[in-house]
Order: sequence, then structure tokens, then C-alpha cells
Amino acid sequence: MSALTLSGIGHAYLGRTVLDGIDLHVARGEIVALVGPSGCGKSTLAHIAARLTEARAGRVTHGYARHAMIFQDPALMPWATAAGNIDYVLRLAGLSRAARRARIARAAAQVALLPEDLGKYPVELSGGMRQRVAIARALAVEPDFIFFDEPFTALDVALRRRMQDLVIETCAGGHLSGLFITHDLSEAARIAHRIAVLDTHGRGILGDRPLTGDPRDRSDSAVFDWVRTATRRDPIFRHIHDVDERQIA
Ligand SMILES: Nc1ncnc2c1ncn2[C@@H]1O[C@H](COP(=O)(O)OP(=O)(O)OP(=O)(O)O)[C@@H](O)[C@H]1O
Repeated sequence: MSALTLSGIGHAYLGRTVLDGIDLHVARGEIVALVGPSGCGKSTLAHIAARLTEARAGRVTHGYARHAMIFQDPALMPWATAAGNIDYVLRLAGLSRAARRARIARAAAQVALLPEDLGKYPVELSGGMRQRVAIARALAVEPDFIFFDEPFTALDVALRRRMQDLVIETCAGGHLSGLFITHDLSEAARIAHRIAVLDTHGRGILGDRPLTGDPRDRSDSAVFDWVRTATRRDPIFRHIHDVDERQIA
């Protein structure tokens, strides 16, 4: 059963084609990483898949009930506390005050935000804490599908790793599916069940490769070996040059 199916997606900005003939699916319980060099159309494809942007061609089919999105920029409302930011989306969903309070507490615990952090304003939080709030906000709506658009690119290596672990833990158990956009092959190989590669100019998916086993059980050396082999031997990864080398060094 498919959680997301993209068929023949095409898009253009101001008459310039950026995506053409893209077919991609995400099965229920599967995390698919979409990799490709900067500017190849990954974000545009994620926006089309989440129906934030209307494709010029092709079809998007959702097999999920509710999605959330996590972007590189946490995009928190500066005038609201962390709790207020999470509460905002729950109010939009029409939940009662008691239900909202319970959801906020649970989502905060999932991302290890302390109760005192919930009362702070974005300006009082570190970059990592702000990203945690953004993840908590996404989880609070209890999605069964999450679109991740380069969510950790702006974070330092240690924090990035902690956030990746959080995603791996959160997605374990098979109740969540997701599309994880990244240009970092190591990040993809840590988190995903399958990696799809977008052509440099958005002209189709070059191919996809499964990763074996549960992401929770993947060792650093297994990820390192996988990335090294893929970039050296597998032609679909040949154009992935901008891997974050700090991750695989
Ligand atoms: N709103 C827009 N108007 C015009 N061109 C755009 C717009 N958004 C993106 N583009 C162009 O479309 C192409 C694909 O952009 P997109 O952001 O989807 O790529 P990406 O693979 O996500 O890049 P990155 O990894 O750098 O975020 C790029 O050439 C970009 O300059």
C-alpha cells in the first residue's frame, strides 16, 4: 500500500522546466530519502508532493491521512512561546484546551524539550532547540506522513546527529512514512529505508537503492561503508558531489 505516489510530475518556473517525468512512491511505514545536488528540484518536488505547489504535469496520490512538514528554517512565530507555537497548529485543528495541553506535553517529551523550555520565546532558544520545537509542532498533529526538507542542514554536526537520531526513533515502529529531502548522502543512509536519486536537472529519478535493516541498528561504519561503495561504484550516485564530508570523515 502506497503512502505517496507521484506519477509523471513536471514543473516549470517562468517557462524554465525544473522537473520532468518524475515517478516516485513511498510505501506505508517507509522513509524514502530523496537526494540530488543543489538546485535539481528536490524542494519543488516536496512542495508538489505536499500540495503546497501545484504541478504543471502529473498526478499526486496520497494514501496517508495527515501530513506535517519540517523545513530547514523552523519558521517559529517570534511573538509566541515554544508552547504557543505548538498550540497554534492544534488550535487550527480544532482540539479542546485539555487535548492540546496533553499533545504539547507529549510532543515536547518526544523531542526532549523541558517544561521550562516550553515557556521560552524563540529568541531565547538555541538553533537546535528551535528545530526541536519545529519537530514537536509537526509531531503534535499526530501525522502519519512527514515531509522533511533539508531539516538539519543549518545545524552543527553534533546537533545534526542528535536530530537524525530523533527522526530515526520517531519513525521506528512503522506507523509513520516520510519523504526526507537532503543533499547529504550520509544523512540519507543513516535515516532512510530507501534512497532515490533525482537527476541533476530534475529530468527523472535516476534510480533508487534500498538500505537493509532497521535504521536504529545501523552502525556508523555500516553507513560509512555504504556511502563509500555507493559513491565509488554505483553510477546513480556519481553526480552526488556535495556530500557533507564532515559526516563521513
Ligand atoms: N519560486 C521560484 N521561482 C523561480 N525559480 C525557482 C523558484 N524556486 C526554485 N526555483 C529554481 O528551480 C530550481 C529547483 O529549485 P529547488 O529549490 O526545488 O532545488 P533543490 O534541489 O531543493 O535545491 P537546494 O538543494 O539548493 O535546496 C532551481 O534552479 C531554483 O533556482
